[in-house]
Amino acid sequence: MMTSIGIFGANGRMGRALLNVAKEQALTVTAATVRSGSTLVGVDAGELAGCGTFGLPLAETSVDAVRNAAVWIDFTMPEPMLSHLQLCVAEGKAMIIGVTGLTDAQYAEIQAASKHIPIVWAPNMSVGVNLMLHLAQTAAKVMGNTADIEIIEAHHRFKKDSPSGTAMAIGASIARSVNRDLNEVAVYGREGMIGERPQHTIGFATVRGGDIIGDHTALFADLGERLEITHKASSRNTFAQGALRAALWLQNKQPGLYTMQQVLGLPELA
Ligand SMILES: NC(=O)C1=CN([C@@H]2O[C@H](COP(=O)(O)OP(=O)(O)OC[C@H]3O[C@@H](n4cnc5c(N)ncnc54)[C@H](OP(=O)(O)O)[C@@H]3O)[C@@H](O)[C@H]2O)C=CC1
Ligand SMILES: O=C(O)C1=N[C@H](C(=O)O)C[C@H](O)C1
Repeated sequence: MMTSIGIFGANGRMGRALLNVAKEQALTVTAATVRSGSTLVGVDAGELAGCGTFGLPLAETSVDAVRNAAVWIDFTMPEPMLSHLQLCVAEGKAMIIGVTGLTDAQYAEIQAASKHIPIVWAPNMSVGVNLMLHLAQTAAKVMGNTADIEIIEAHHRFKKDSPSGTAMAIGASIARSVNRDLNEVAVYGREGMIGERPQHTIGFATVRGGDIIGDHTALFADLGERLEITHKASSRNTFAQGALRAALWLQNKQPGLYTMQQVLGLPELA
């Protein structure tokens, strides 16, 4: 049976991309919500997303709205996402969460909720980035003891969190594969007379500008050579396709916290 999909934050950049891709793929979106008091309540979801009429009026997020879909997708912000999570737990609904910029405590709330409902959380739902996590681990195992490791990310001017969730995931994957604790070795930006680069650090650099959708590079710089592994998203639809694929994959799963590696059938990361 076709999964019924709900979209929280339908008016966001990702919310609208999800509606467009769901329409292209003829998936069944049975609910789409906007924040309480929004003037968009009652507007047709397809009209909002610029992809024709869906026959689905946007609703305020509420327990009644949540009952109208089996799997909910959330690309909002950390605080609203956590209140959506509580609604999904209360109603026994599965959830795909793409929100980044979470604190450890907020991530722990997702972990706790996954004891009751099936959840996929991933900071990046594209195939390429999830493959890149493996490539970066391989490069780190081969070059990581002598090369300097830097992670560079670029996003649009509207992005609120930094470094991106993807950059943090790349850093964490690399750190695990070279047995370093990211909390101890991460360096976030540099300024002034800071001296030579300590060898085992992992540096993060953030660029923000215009409408850049999402670029990530893992740089392994040694003396005499350097390796760069780069992913560039050219459309938000790539993230939306991943999230919708995850929603179909998650239907009928047992409660638990699942990864995009599992959704995509890739080996689990080290
Ligand atoms: N995992 C992945 O593959 C990807 C993750 N992301 C992440 O997804 C998140 C959203 O990104 P993006 O779509 O660009 O962001 P937008 O700002 O475009 O959308 C955010 C959505 O959240 C809603 N929202 C914000 N605050 C509240 C609130 N307090 N209560 C209710 N609703 C609220 C907004 O509603 P309103 O329109 O009314 O303001 C909007 O619909 C970010 O964390 C981003 O990093 C993004 C792309 C890919
Ligand atoms: O905010 C965005 O736009 C994106 N956020 C995600 C992140 O923080 O890694 C993923 C993607 O790069 C787009």
